[in-house]
Amino acid sequence: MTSQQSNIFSEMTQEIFSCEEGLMLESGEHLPHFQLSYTTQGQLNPDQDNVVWVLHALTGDANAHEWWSGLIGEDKFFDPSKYFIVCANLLGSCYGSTQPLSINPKTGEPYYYDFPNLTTRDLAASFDLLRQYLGLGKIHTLIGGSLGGQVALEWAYTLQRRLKHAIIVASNAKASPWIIGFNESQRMAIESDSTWGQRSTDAGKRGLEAARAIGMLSYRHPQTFIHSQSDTEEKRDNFRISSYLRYQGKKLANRFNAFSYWVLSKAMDSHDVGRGRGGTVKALSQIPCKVLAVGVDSDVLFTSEESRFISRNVPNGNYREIHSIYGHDAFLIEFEQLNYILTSFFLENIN
Ligand SMILES: CC(=O)SCCNC(=O)CCNC(=O)[C@H](O)C(C)(C)COP(=O)(O)OP(=O)(O)OC[C@H]1O[C@@H](n2cnc3c(N)ncnc32)[C@H](O)[C@@H]1OP(=O)(O)O
Ligand SMILES: N[C@@H](CCO)C(=O)O
Repeated sequence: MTSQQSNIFSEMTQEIFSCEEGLMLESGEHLPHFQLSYTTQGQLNPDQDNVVWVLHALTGDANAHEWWSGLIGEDKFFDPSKYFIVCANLLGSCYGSTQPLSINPKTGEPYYYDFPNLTTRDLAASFDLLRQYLGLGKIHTLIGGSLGGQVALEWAYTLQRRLKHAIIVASNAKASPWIIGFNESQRMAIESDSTWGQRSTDAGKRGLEAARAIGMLSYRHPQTFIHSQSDTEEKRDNFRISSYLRYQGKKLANRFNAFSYWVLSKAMDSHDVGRGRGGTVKALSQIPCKVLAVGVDSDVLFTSEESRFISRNVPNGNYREIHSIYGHDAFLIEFEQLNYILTSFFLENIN
């Protein structure tokens, strides 16, 4: 392949999908109009059977080749010279898609607190409208971690035989009380901010910093911080972990907003692939594609048992495990293990 050809293949486009018809939400509310920002990389092949759709996590965006750089890109496992790679920013997120700071067409003002509650099923439905807009009749692989894995599983249920593989990383089929509890405590932190309730872009920003600090503890493991944030024995105050969490809080609050955080954490809580479908086990049994559930042995948020549960209850289930001190965020770090797991899964499932 010439360098010119490889440039064509690796060209990444940033696009906006504008959905005038809007979306009927699980709550019964109708979102009148919405947009999704998305990226594509690579080319759709003549058989249209090389689509890989990547779904991001809570604070992610549509640039999967950045935050999953170890898996996506030239000479990586999902190489745009082989695949047509799509990644869209979740509805409610602040990286180009319709979100609480977007203008409410009914009022001409930002939605703020009036933005509707979304479920993972709504998020999957919004992506399916983009799939249809792109004219993609089938998808080779869905891959997503954490919240992205929850939405991928919902979408695998509705895609049915349009989908060949679903790779669900550090995620679950139904939100546990433990996860909901962590999200509720983070929303309490946002609510404790005296600016929360104001109709302004930065409302709840300090509270979001505290929420992120709580979140970071759930995304890691005690060993993570023993390894990276231990102090000398003389220290009696101002510990490294304290400044790390405060730093991470400010880092997120400067790139995200409390409204999107609130909406997406509520979507995580809502997740149950079995709701209205006879329960979680029944719904999983009705997902026909090949499913690879990847757990992390040190994940205290989305436990490895929740990934095993998925693999045990879908008809074509496989389980693999990442061994890491990084806990839940290992899905964003342990690229060597992820590449090995993906390689062995696809070798065993060539057809
Ligand atoms: C828009 C998006 O794409 S986001 C998509 C979803 N991705 C994310 O949430 C972020 C993905 N990345 C991460 O979560 C992390 O960077 C990981 C998991 C990949 C790597 O974790 P770590 O190796 O611990 O790095 P982590 O980013 O947590 O911390 C390092 C940062 O903390 C700082 N830091 C480390 N220790 C301390 C401390 N004691 N006090 C203050 N700051 C500290 C470092 O200087 C570094 O700062 P920088 O980010 O400005 O370079
Ligand atoms: N740390 C990642 C994963 C959270 O589930 C994020 O902030 O999106």
